Amino acid sequence: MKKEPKDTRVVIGMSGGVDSSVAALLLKEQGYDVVGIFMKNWDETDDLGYCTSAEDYEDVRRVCDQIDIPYYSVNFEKEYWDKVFTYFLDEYKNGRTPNPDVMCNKEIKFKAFLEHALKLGADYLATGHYAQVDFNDGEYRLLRGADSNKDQTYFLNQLNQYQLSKAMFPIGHLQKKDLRQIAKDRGLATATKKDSTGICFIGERNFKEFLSNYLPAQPGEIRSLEGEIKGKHDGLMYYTLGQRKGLGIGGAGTGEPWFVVSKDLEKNILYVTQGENHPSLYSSGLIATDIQWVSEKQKPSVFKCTAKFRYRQADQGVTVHIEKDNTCKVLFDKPQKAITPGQAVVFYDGAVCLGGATIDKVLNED
Ligand SMILES: Nc1ncnc2c1ncn2[C@@H]1O[C@H](COP(=O)(O)OP(=O)(O)OP(=O)(O)O)[C@@H](O)[C@H]1O
Repeated sequence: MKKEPKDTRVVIGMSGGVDSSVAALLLKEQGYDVVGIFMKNWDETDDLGYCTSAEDYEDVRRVCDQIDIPYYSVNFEKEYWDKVFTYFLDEYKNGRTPNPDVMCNKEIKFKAFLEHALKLGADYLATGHYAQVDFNDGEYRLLRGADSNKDQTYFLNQLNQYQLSKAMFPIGHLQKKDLRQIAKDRGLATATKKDSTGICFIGERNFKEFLSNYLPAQPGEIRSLEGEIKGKHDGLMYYTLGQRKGLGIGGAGTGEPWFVVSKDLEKNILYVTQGENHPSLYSSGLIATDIQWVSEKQKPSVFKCTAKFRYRQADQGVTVHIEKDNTCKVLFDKPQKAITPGQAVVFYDGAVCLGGATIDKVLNED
């Protein structure tokens, strides 16, 4: 039997941002037994004063006092280091571009943090993500947030049935501007706080400088696809496929800008090509590993759906071929630009997020 809200304990992950503040407020107004918890995932003493964790916790405290819910902080630095940061560095070491937010949701927020919440007697774990969950035909579904510009299902693509059965997304039905208005109307301390940007543990600081503290940089040559030396790179890990800025190569040739097209890890060469629509920047498909489907029902071995290869990209038509070993081949309806190994490919059927996988290889087949 379904419990009344007042008998239902919901732990809400409070980041000190406006989204989780309003999520907590809405849960409280719906009559739930709400507990706010702030996670500390990064050791600030390592840092040069960039991390805003202390200020964020102060905002959590102020909002929880305003809406009258208990709150406290928990430390997951070790788990975060082991599961997210180690993966992050390993991927860069391998010349790939990781997605720590996807890993954080899978291993920290909806694993370590969820377990912690359940130990505290929680029935559900809520977050301020722009996503929705429903129960349909015997299974939980992950649905896009109503605000298409803010939808965060891309980052939640690895959640399974169990995790979704415990998840609540109280702001998933809202538009961001309406959420801000609610926060202002209620005078929440975080109502006008700026949205956080970038990777959380890097924040506003210089990415190159940050990474160089952890991985030795190995400078090398930049070459055109024809093999001509075009310049020097500072270390392959600093460059992402499709990148234009920061190459330090002038126009020359056709006068058009240069773009990163591939990396040769063994020879430590960064390959570039000229012109933003150069065919070598495009691919016809990809191979992805570590597939996690939201539904546990058997999928056909070949099917059509849409996919995103990066956050906020418009949906693209694809055909998925499920292969052995949790791998799939994804063929694009139209060639796609700058597909990046290490990033997530996330699959959709209309508003429903079907799941996702990690891009492993880029294909160029006719
Ligand atoms: N340090 C944290 N402690 C607890 N929960 C967190 C923390 N960071 C993020 N979360 C949870 O994950 C959700 C999504 O995190 P994200 O970093 O994408 O924040 P956001 O979309 O900017 O939201 P917010 O405005 O709440 O910061 C947050 O709304 C919050 O519920």
